[in-house]
Amino acid sequence: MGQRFIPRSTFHYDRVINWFPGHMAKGLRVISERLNSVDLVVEVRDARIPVSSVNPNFEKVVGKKKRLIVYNKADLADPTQQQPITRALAEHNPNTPVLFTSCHSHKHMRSLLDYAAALADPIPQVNLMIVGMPNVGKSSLLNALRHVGVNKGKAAATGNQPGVTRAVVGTVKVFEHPAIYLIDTPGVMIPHLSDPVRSLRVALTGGIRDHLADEQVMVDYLLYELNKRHQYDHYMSYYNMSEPTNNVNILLESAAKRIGAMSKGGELDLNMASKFILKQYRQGKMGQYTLDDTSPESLDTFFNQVKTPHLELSRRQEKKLQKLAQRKEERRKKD
Ligand SMILES: Nc1nc2c(ncn2[C@@H]2O[C@H](COP(=O)(O)OP(=O)(O)OP(=O)(O)O)[C@@H](O)[C@H]2O)c(=O)[nH]1
Repeated sequence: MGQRFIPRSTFHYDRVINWFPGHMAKGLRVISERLNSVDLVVEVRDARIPVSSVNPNFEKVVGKKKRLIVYNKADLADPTQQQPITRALAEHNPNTPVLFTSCHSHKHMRSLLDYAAALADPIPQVNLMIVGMPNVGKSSLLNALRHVGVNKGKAAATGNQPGVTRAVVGTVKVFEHPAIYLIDTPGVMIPHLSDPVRSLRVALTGGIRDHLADEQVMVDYLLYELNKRHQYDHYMSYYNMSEPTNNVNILLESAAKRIGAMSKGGELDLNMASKFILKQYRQGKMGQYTLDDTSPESLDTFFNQVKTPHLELSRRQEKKLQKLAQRKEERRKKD
């Protein structure tokens, strides 16, 4: 390497990627209607984005119900970040236990079943409802619990794109003694994500359909995150690069050459290269990372905010507030 490489210190992105199709609004309504027959809500979040995968709307809808928070896809996240998250949640939601899981772990599925089974005394049957943002692994969790609990095959469709489950499906038995039943529900996105980088994190981890977010921008953001952690070795060796880069085009061109991604005209196909890199990242082949800031101050600020209605503002209300703040600032400058 020639000169010492300096990673970018910030990532600029001002586009907000919003995705809230009709089936999500309906899903939220049906979740609320069926809550009465549920003993425990299993709220699934993505361990790679422990903050960005929190949907404040669930707080409103299932907040009063007995709840277990499951940070799934823990096999793809940085394990050292589990402790600060658990600590912050113990402070802000002291009555809500937290589990970190991977659907591929028999042991993790057992722990979840054990937790639910313990609720069976004094009730004879335990009804669980899985809720969460799109693509966090709700249907995979249902299938894995059923496999471990009653040794039966897939009951719910899963997919590597969000929005596979589009309606609340029937009840599925996942354990015999005591009887534990589970209801899967469609992933529900936040109607308006006001922080552009947060929306990019949700998209990068697969929570927003890829065609709605620009794939090359997602790779650029991933590159920024990797460089920030000085994790260049994997991409440099995998894509035959002699030095790290802050330039996403250099990474994409190297990747396109490495995988032979060419368009019909013989040019490097950077879109195909982007898709390939995103797939590698999402499969954990580029390492385990937690993308949200998990410093105690940041977690504290976030979990305090979730309790206030501010995060649930509509886009119109938010614009109005922004205008008011702008006017106030202009007046302040004039004075
Ligand atoms: N590595 C890893 N991948 C997982 C895990 N759980 C789910 N996945 C993958 O994540 C993708 C999404 O899983 P789904 O179960 O369809 O997610 P969902 O939350 O039901 O998605 P929606 O239909 O959008 O609500 C699939 O490709 C799964 O194989 C996990 O614990 N670890």
